[in-house]
Amino acid sequence: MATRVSNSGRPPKPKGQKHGKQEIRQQKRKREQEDLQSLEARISDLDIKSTEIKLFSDLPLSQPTTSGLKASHFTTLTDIQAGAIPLALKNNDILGAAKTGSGKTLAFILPVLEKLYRAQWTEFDGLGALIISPTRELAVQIFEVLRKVGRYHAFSAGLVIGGKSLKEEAERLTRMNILVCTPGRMLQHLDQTAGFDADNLQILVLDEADRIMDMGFQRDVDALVEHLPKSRQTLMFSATQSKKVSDLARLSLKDPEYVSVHESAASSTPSNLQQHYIVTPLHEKIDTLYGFIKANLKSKIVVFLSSGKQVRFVYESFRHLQPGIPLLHLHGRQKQLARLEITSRFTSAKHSCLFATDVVARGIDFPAVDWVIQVDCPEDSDTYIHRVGRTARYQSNGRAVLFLDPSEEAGMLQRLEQKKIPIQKVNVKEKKKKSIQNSLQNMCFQNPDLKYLGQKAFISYARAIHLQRDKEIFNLDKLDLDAYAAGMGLPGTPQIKFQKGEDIKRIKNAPRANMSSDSESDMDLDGPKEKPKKTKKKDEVRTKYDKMFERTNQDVFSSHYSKIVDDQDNNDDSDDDFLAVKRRLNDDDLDAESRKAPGTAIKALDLGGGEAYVVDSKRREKALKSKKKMLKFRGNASKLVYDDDGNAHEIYELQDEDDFKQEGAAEDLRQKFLEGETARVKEADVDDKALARQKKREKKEKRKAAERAEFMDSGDEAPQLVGGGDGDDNEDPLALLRSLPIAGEEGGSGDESGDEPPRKKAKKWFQQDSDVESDAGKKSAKAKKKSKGKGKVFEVQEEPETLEDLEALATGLLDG
Ligand SMILES: Nc1ncnc2c1ncn2[C@@H]1O[C@H](COP(=O)(O)OP(=O)(O)OP(=O)(O)O)[C@@H](O)[C@H]1O
Repeated sequence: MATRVSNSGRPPKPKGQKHGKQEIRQQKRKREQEDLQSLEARISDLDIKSTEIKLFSDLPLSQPTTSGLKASHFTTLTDIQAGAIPLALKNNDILGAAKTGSGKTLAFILPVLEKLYRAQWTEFDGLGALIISPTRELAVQIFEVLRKVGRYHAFSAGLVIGGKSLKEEAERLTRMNILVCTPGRMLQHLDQTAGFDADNLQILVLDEADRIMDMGFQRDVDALVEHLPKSRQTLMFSATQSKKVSDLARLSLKDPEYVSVHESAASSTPSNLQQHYIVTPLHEKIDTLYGFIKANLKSKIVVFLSSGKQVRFVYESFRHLQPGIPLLHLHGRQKQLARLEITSRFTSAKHSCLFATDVVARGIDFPAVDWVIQVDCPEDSDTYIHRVGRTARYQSNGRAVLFLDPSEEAGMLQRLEQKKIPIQKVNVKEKKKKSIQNSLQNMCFQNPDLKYLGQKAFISYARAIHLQRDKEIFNLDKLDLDAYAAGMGLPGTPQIKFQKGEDIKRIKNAPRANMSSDSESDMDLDGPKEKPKKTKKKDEVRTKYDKMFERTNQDVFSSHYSKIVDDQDNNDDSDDDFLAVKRRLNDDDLDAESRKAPGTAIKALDLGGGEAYVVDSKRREKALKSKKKMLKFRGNASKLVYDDDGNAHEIYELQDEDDFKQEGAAEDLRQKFLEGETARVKEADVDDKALARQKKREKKEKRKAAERAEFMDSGDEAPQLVGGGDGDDNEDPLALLRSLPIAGEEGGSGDESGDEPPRKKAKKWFQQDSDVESDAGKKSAKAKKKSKGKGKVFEVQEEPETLEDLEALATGLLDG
């Protein structure tokens, strides 16, 4: 029998084989239909009140989800998962509230996967699920859990958090079934991206719902919901959730089920969390923090401060002091990739100290954090709960310390008591107290950029306190700001100007999002925001110091100086800033000021070389700034000659040859000149020697004084300054900065390098009141130390390293 050969050269497939494949496909589809029907039947039979549901295997879940859970080593349900998942599988809207670290993420990810699976969602159906998070970091984290647990599903999933051009993101969006996003960026796409809509959306999730629904995001959420179909399922989760009717109406939740697993519990914080507070005056806070870090070098610590500027100042100054633990810092103003990089570095670090704003207060799941330190008091008890929730997650132990100024103690304790938060007072051991004020002062003196950063940090702190609503806790008048500025190493207290009247009322009543210190929103920074226009003041006079600092602008921190000056200038124009540094005019400023004719717009323009030209019109000012036109003002060129001492002389100063000959024979004149000079040198030599002796004496005295001071200050760690550092006038003030690694980079000051020399065991840094009374405390301290570190959660999954890795995974994300 002859075999038919096709054009491709391959023998044609026998008819029976073709039919066989079709049959297999049909059988597979039939099996899937049967599986689906049995899944639906199991869901409708599911008793949501059953207390028997303890394991994921007790739930009616699809095969791909069950395999994903198994591969991620999840077997037992947490309370919130047991409460919320059955209800969500039955298509209910949910309002879920559970303590930090209790597993809320899985409680909404499983319903999302199951919803789309049961709807047999394909790539052609478009966007089926939208998960909204208030921060980028949290969105990335949710995305990773989705990637892990959903690995055997065939959905596509994407991350929409900005950081890429809208166009680039838009190209991929239309192919996604599940999106994890921040509200601002998502809204931008829904408004602007052609061909992308959410008309088919099946399920909407809001993680950290209370924060998303907070004033700052209300408008974005309202607008976002406008784009979504009404017939959808909605799940809202948070650690501290209110049941605000307005929020529910806004999201059109239909008879939502409230699932709260800590209402009946004794406290709203995890029971495996030990909570302490220390009363430390504002000006000693930095010292106390430094002492704490030095005593806990083998720990993983998150330190919360009130603003990005505070974070930067403490991070930069501690980095110079090299405490001996890798330091990291995170705040909302950093570039997105840097933020993600730092988050992942801290996640994988064994011992590290992360200085952060509230950008990481919510939801972020850093594994095995030993300590959460709140150096600046949180704005309310909810923020306190979220911050301490970065430790003691799931079943691991953790400890938290809150620093309180004496003026904040009573008010804050009352707020914590209302939330049944068990917190115990501890005192710093006298022996362990350290002052780094001298070192900070020294650093600020050596390094003006650090000083300006400190001044900005000081202002942002004062501003944050002033804007706090809870006046029973926060009262600027009760804080010793002069001492605080000195404690930060600043040469004086930056002057703060208060605006009075209507403006202050308006700012006080401003929503919380606008209130965040330094108008630095730590949350979603992607939304379309108008940049404040920088208006150059008409009659601005630039001093030589201004110019000097502009020149140093290439350096990392010099911009802070310009910002201080800018802020001050903007302050005059804008109603928004009601606190500002009033920079005192120095002599040069006054000099320049005095050139201004009173009551006119005339100003002095310094064009270098010490010459000042009066500017009385714009045209003249422009002409003066043009080099070419300046030649007109400079007159004709003249020739200069230089003598042996390097002094310049006009050419006509040189003597005529005939005049010279009249003075006598050249040889006689030379001899006379030599004798005169020899006598002068001898005289000068005696003076020089005396001067050299005096200098030597002075140097010796200076050195001795420094040694004495060091001896007196032996408890303090001297700053390790580059390039000598004994105040040499010729020293480059920026040398210190230039020699250091750029923020967040490896190496250098021992920050990020993992290889630390072995150290002695850190001694307990604080004492509880009971410790003072008996020695038994010492033993209990040892026991506590032993228990620390048990039951930590370690990630075993290989993590994608960059955003690109994540994006690459995103397109075919959930393919099996
Ligand atoms: N069923 C489970 N079994 C084991 N570990 C779990 C389970 N569910 C969650 N976890 C782990 O618990 C940790 C905390 O989970 P998750 O981040 O979801 O908490 P959360 O309630 O969202 O916290 P927060 O309120 O701070 O956002 C994670 O490391 C997660 O992997």
